[in-house]
Amino acid sequence: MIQIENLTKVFKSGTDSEVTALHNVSFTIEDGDIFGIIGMSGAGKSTLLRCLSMLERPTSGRILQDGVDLAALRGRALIDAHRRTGVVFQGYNLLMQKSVRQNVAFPLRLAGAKKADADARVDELLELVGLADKADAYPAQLSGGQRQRVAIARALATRPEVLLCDEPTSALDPLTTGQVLGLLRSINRKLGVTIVIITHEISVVRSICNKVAVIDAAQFAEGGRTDEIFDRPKSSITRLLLGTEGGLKHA
Ligand SMILES: Nc1ncnc2c1ncn2[C@@H]1O[C@H](COP(=O)(O)OP(=O)(O)OP(=O)(O)O)[C@@H](O)[C@H]1O
Repeated sequence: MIQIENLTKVFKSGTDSEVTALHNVSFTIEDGDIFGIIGMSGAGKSTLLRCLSMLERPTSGRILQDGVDLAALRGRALIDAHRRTGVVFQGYNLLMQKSVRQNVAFPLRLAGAKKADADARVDELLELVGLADKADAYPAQLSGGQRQRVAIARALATRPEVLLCDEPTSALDPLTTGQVLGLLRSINRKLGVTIVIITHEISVVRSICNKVAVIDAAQFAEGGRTDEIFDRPKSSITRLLLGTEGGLKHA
């Protein structure tokens, strides 16, 4: 379980200018959820994901993973926490000079895995994401959807309990989007991995997220079960986002 408690993140740029990217945000992600975090551009979604992945430190407030405050971790405990949380970045962040196999093996080699063990794990992961035949290809030779699958395989390499995905389908066509979302759903079901998806697309949340948190201008607007929130939206921002469904994606 991940408890986000009064999370605030302020970025200081220069001496007297600051941006509050998140203000007093609180909600809980349960084990096994496919949890959507939705909001307009600039709402603070990526900042939230960066705090969840320990790439940013909260200015105040806490993120508790199974009761442990992530900001308080040091040394071995911090490394373990990173291992337990996989991240799929927007734009995939693949190493372009390395093959698919080397990309997926990268976190395993960093963790000190032996080559034979890493190879076996990579084979298993490429099988899982349907890219067994692309092990020796380079990212430039792959489609967007295939690159996204490599990024997902790499994020799963260390057997994380939580997979954080930043806009996993925003660069993909509708058919490929459906395939990537299907893969995420099967990872959640087969491996029991909790999945957190950052998106600005209502259709993504509707199609796979059982729960949702709506973020508006750095604040938590509303959250809960996706069907309930979308059937009876309380906040004007949720109504606005629902109004964009199916039409304005490329506007
Ligand atoms: N490193 C930073 N330094 C200063 N300001 C930042 C930094 N990162 C984010 N911000 C600001 O914080 C606010 C929230 O940004 P964030 O990227 O979290 O939004 P977002 O909801 O993910 O937007 P998008 O959907 O466009 O990616 C914005 O005003 C942004 O300019």
